[in-house]
Amino acid sequence: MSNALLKVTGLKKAYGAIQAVGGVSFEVMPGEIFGVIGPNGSGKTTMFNSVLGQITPDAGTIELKGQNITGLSPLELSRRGVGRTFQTLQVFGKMTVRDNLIVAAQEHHGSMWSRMFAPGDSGLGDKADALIDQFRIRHVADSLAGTLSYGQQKLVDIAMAFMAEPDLVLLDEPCAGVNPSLVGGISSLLKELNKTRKGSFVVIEHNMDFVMDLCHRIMVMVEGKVMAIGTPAEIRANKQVLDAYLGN
Ligand SMILES: Nc1ncnc2c1ncn2[C@@H]1O[C@H](COP(=O)(O)OP(=O)(O)OP(=O)(O)O)[C@@H](O)[C@H]1O
Repeated sequence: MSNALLKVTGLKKAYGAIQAVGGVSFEVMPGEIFGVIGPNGSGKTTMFNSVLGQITPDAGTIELKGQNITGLSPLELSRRGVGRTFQTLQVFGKMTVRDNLIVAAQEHHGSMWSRMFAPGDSGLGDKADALIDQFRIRHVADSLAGTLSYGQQKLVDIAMAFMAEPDLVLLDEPCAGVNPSLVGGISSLLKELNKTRKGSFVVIEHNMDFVMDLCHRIMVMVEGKVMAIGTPAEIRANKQVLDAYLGN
């Protein structure tokens, strides 16, 4: 049996005549940062959303620590330790940064009734403060999230995914729209979370410098299929990948 954290086998999803994902298989190992790259429309987001229970795949299985999780709802997946960030920000602009973090984790804490009678911050304040410090956003912790720069809101968005103490986080374009001066900061932060919280990540990203520097292994998708999986050095040297994608 494989000791993979995430194992995706034969995943397929079509939209009418478009085969968005056409039989994708890969494994993510515990503690691994796994990148997913490929041209626009190559099926990365569809693959992500299938793994995350947001859409139902036509075929294939998804296993987490050896257990079949295919078709589970996003909430059930988050309870099992799978978190995500989206291409677009999910922060509540009219709530403080700290409250955004607390609300992000509340869904994972018991039933509606136990949450209603729990303390105001459901005992999650300490956890939020630890992440606020780790993400170096203490100076804006009490500011309304909507007043922050886009890059800072992106940090809050990523921190929210970590409130549930996930084993695996899927990040959809964490650098999209972020000022280049902040990109290095996001990379260092993810490396730090990978070390200190033993977080495993799957990262979709178009910023090649970021992916090559951050990821242990990278999967290249082209037209819904896996073209290659390898270390950044292997991917950079792969002629087929250079011709289809990186060389452009
Ligand atoms: N809801 C949908 N309805 C119809 N077609 C869709 C839908 N979602 C995706 N597609 C199509 O499926 C294919 C794969 O799209 P997908 O968004 O997964 O690619 P991607 O690699 O994530 O692209 P990008 O890098 O631009 O985000 C594309 O041809 C897209 O137009």
